[in-house]
Amino acid sequence: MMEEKGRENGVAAMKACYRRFDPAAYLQYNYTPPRADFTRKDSIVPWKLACLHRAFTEGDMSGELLVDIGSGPTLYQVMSGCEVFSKVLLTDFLEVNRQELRRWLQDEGQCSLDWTPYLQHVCKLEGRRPSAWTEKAAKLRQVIADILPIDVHCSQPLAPDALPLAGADCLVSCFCLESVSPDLAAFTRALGHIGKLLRPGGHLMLIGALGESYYFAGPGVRIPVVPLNEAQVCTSLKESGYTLIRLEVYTLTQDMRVGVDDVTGVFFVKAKKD
Ligand SMILES: C[S@@+](CC[C@H](N)C(=O)[O-])C[C@H]1O[C@@H](n2cnc3c(N)ncnc32)[C@H](O)[C@@H]1O
Ligand SMILES: O=S(=O)(c1ccc2c(c1)CN[C@@H](CF)C2)N1CCSCC1
Repeated sequence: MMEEKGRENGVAAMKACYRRFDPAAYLQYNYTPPRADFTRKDSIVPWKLACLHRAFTEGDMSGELLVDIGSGPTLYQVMSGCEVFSKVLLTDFLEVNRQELRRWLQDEGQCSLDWTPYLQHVCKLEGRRPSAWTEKAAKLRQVIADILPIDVHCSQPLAPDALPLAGADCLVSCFCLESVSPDLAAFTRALGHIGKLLRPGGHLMLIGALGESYYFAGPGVRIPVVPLNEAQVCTSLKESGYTLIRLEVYTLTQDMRVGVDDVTGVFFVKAKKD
């Protein structure tokens, strides 16, 4: 009983931190130069987009439904997957993030970030001319079927009727689980919860922070993060019923340590649900 109470308090404290999450600031801190610098080969953006492109296009994917867990206000994570899956669901805990995504989806303007450079870069990875970014944006708007509320700390993170009975064919989740969990045990439980949304044999693409203990999601909005290392990620995946296919790691260069967090590296995982 006491242990359960402790778990609930830890999760509740994390949820309280997210009440002040500022989507525009978050995008500014993480998705503009120097972190998002397409002119530099060693920048983290080309690395991450290349990991996603390769993982989605290496020929082992099947099915129709891709679900992005904890989308936040970002879209880069589904720019390759939208060419492989006919239906994409975006999800987030906060309405402010779901609103940001809806604004882009409805092409109403007033988006907090211009995703064009990301769309152009993914087109380049696909061997298309960068000007095809408008077609990719249209494709993305065509396949995104909904933007849903989610809570990865619930044993059933989505509404009961959100997915087909068989589950999703593929999940992607970036910088979510470690950023919303009070400790490693909660991170591992959340990994298990989202695994129940995935059909057996389905793929999980997981991107996350290594060695990060906090990040800022707005001026003075400091959010604690579970500091992870590669071994812990691999153990949590195994404990949650996944088989690791590939783990890649990017070590942030000094100039990318810009004070908005204390992340030291980023991991990319491709795994399969047992
Ligand atoms: C660090 S942001 C990651 C955003 C985006 N995926 C990216 O790649 O930058 C973490 C996201 O998790 C969401 N979140 C917070 N608590 C959550 C929960 N209990 N379940 C699911 N998502 C949650 C936040 O609203 C936020 O959008
Ligand atoms: O890897 S990033 O530098 C990045 C992107 C997002 C985040 C972090 C790092 C670290 N703190 C996380 C807090 F949850 C959020 N990157 C930013 C540019 S586009 C590719 C991803």
